[in-house]
This record gives sequence, C-alpha cells and structure tokens, in this order.
Amino acid sequence: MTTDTAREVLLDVRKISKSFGDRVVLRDMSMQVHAGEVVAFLGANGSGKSTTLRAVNGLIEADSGDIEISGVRLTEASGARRSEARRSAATVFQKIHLVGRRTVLQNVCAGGFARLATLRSVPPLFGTELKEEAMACLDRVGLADRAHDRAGSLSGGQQQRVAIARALCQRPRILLADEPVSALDPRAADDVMALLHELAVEENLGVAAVLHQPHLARKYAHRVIGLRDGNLAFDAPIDDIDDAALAALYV
Ligand SMILES: Nc1ncnc2c1ncn2[C@@H]1O[C@H](COP(=O)(O)OP(=O)(O)OP(=O)(O)O)[C@@H](O)[C@H]1O
Repeated sequence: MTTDTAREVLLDVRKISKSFGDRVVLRDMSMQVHAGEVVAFLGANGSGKSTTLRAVNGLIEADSGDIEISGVRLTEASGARRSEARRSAATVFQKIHLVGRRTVLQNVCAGGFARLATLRSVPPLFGTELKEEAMACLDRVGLADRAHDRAGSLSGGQQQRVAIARALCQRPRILLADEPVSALDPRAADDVMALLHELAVEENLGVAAVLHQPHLARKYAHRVIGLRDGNLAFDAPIDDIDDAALAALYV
C-alpha cells in the first residue's frame, strides 16, 4: 500500500522527548499522520510507542518538542482551542473500558458527551440527536443491531468495535489506537484492523495504531514507524520495509 504524502497533515509530532526520572524513554521523536492513512507503530516492549501516543492524547506531557493536532500547535494554544484540538484525536485502548452493565448505545453516546460538554448551552434536542448520531456510529462499525444489548454481553472483538464507535461519536479527525487488537483472537484482530483501515480510507481519518503484530501492519498500514529504545528506527511506506527490518526491531 502506498501513501499520498500530499494529503493533509492531521498530526505533526516534532522532536518530542520524555524522561521518567533518570530514564530517557523518548528522544527527539518526530512523526506525522496524514488524512486517509493508517500508520502502524512497531517496536519491542518499552521502546516508547505508548509514550508517544500518550503525549499526543494528553495523558502525559512531553518534556520538550512540539505537537500539532488538526493544525493547532499545542504549545501555542490554550483553553477551548487546545481542548478542541486534543478532542479531534480520539483514543482506543487495548483495555476497552466499556461500562458493561450499560447498553451498547449508552456507551457510544458517552463519546459525544466530551464534545457537548464544551458547548456553552446544551442544545435542547441533544439527547435525541446524540442517540441518532451514536446509532450512525454503531452502524458504521456494523453493530447497529446490538444497540440495546448490554455492552458486557458482547465478545471482545465486538466490544472493541463499540469502543471505536464511541471514539467516532467524538467526531475525531484522528484515531489513536494503543494496541487495539492485543487482547483479541486472530480473526477479531483482523476484523478490527480492517475496520480501522476502512475508516481511514473512506472517512479520511488519520489512524495511528500501536501494534505487536507486524503481519497486521503489513496488511493494513500504509506507513510504518519503527521505534527502538526511544529512538526512531525508521518511518517509511510499509512496502519499502522488508520483513528483516521489521524483525530487527525485536532483537
Ligand atoms: N508513568 C511512567 N513512569 C515511569 N516509567 C514509565 C511510565 N510510562 C512508561 N514508562 C517507561 O517508559 C518506557 C517506554 O514505555 P512505553 O509504554 O512507551 O513502551 P511501549 O513501546 O509502548 O511498550 P509495550 O509494548 O510494552 O507497551 C518503558 O520502559 C516504561 O517502563
């Protein structure tokens, strides 16, 4: 798969570094995610993949460097503009965090709450509109028929698709997926990666996915970023990286 680098840059990470105590875990990490592409992050345990995504979604602050999300430089923005930029990048985690006793639809609606919470006054029909939007998001991931089931009654793969629908209800431009398929069986993993690929290509989202499965990167990513000990090892179209280079990340 090739990527069109003329596409809009949705995420621009410039030379971010991060240490925990004396331990430097990211050094001058730079990378971009464009609209319409899936970027896979590969690397051994502890190489800094999640730290990179966490610096983007605001779970941690980088010590230095700069991050631009949807055209907003976080170091220069504050208040609502900064929150809005952050919210344009929605995160999907390995641990799915649905409220199991609530319905699938209620869980997906939760993705819209963060967005609505920033409005000065809540539109009067927001409940109905939000539910309609959540249903559309569920339909997008192929689970509209499970809307009124308890979330906890779904399989792991289905729950991850619900989590993706919840992220979509946030109306993101970028999906950050931190090991989205690590807890899933091979078939469910394939389905979830196929869905992420489809969302990138058909909805023009940028997808950055941390993966531990090089074969899924080969099948579904347009570009691959390899990390080794907090350093960028490579950043290239997947077709330019051979299997030996992928395997070398893990030795
Ligand atoms: N909050 C923290 N406090 C201290 N050290 C941390 C913290 N978060 C991450 N680290 C350390 O930073 C390094 C990079 O962690 P990170 O989670 O980014 O790696 P990773 O490539 O995502 O690994 P994995 O594949 O195991 O999830 C690891 O050595 C980890 O122990």
